[in-house]
Amino acid sequence: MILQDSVIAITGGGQGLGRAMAEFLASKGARLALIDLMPEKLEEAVAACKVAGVEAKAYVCNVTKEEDVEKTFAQIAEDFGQLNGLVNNAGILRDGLMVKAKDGEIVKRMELASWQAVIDVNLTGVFLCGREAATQMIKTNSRGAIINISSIARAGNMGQSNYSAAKAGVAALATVWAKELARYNIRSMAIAPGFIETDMTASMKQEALEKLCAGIPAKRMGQPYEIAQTVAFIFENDYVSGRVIEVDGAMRL
Ligand SMILES: NC(=O)C1=CN([C@@H]2O[C@H](COP(=O)(O)OP(=O)(O)OC[C@H]3O[C@@H](n4cnc5c(N)ncnc54)[C@H](O)[C@@H]3O)[C@@H](O)[C@H]2O)C=CC1
Ligand SMILES: CC(C)c1ccc(C(=O)O)c(O)c1O
Repeated sequence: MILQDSVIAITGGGQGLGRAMAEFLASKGARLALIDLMPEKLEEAVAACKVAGVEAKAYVCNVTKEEDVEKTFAQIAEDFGQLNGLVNNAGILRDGLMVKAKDGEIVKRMELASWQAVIDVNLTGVFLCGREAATQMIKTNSRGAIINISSIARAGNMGQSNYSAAKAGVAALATVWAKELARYNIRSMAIAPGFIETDMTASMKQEALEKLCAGIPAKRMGQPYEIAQTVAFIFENDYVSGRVIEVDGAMRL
């Protein structure tokens, strides 16, 4: 697929990895539909994409709400007349051990609300956006790809029952959709990043960061543009589908 003039939707496009992807795809001439909960962040991201001379539009939408997602993708198709790709990137963390025993007392450390919040955004949100993107791609006869952002945590990370389950789920969905959607010329892939340098890691103490990087064979965190490059590679290579690309500096949990 040629990115120049293609229309790509990115959830969680207002900041972090989503914004880095948006700016990188804009530099390759793609037209962007950025989806997020935060209107101000969205406007900043849209303005940054427009600097590259491409069309970009903001869509305030909660990816967990079916009606909201349906309206958003219908609007994107109406605004752009086509849809060639989706990056299912919006995600949240609510970490905690499942249970902890201390002084003879067993405490449930991960409450159902934390489990459900992460499943709602990181798994159900990916399903809803994937379904609506596919619907509009088929309706507008647009070939392209759907990319789910997973994580190395999909292998099972301590303190992340909710997050690991969701990230394993979205990796599996990429394979399901690759098989179901190939007949419509739609591919599907997942990317599993390791630790990537973001505002969150920038606020960590130097000592904690050094300890973290010491455990990564590459001895550094990944950069947001390295995930963005992988996104562009997937869109541009028409024979990659149904697999997970790990971008983690060789780190294993
Ligand atoms: N930063 C890292 O080291 C890694 C990140 N990831 C994944 O990459 C993705 C992006 O991560 P970051 O950029 O670090 O996160 P971030 O927290 O900086 O950005 C996430 C964006 O998603 C949006 N969002 C959250 N809930 C939403 C909802 N219900 N509806 C619409 N938008 C919503 C937020 O407003 C925010 O703009 C996530 O899926 C995350 O799990 C995976 C592995 C490592
Ligand atoms: C456990 C993995 C590498 C990880 C680390 C940090 C974040 C984040 O800040 O959002 C993640 O989403 C992760 O998957």
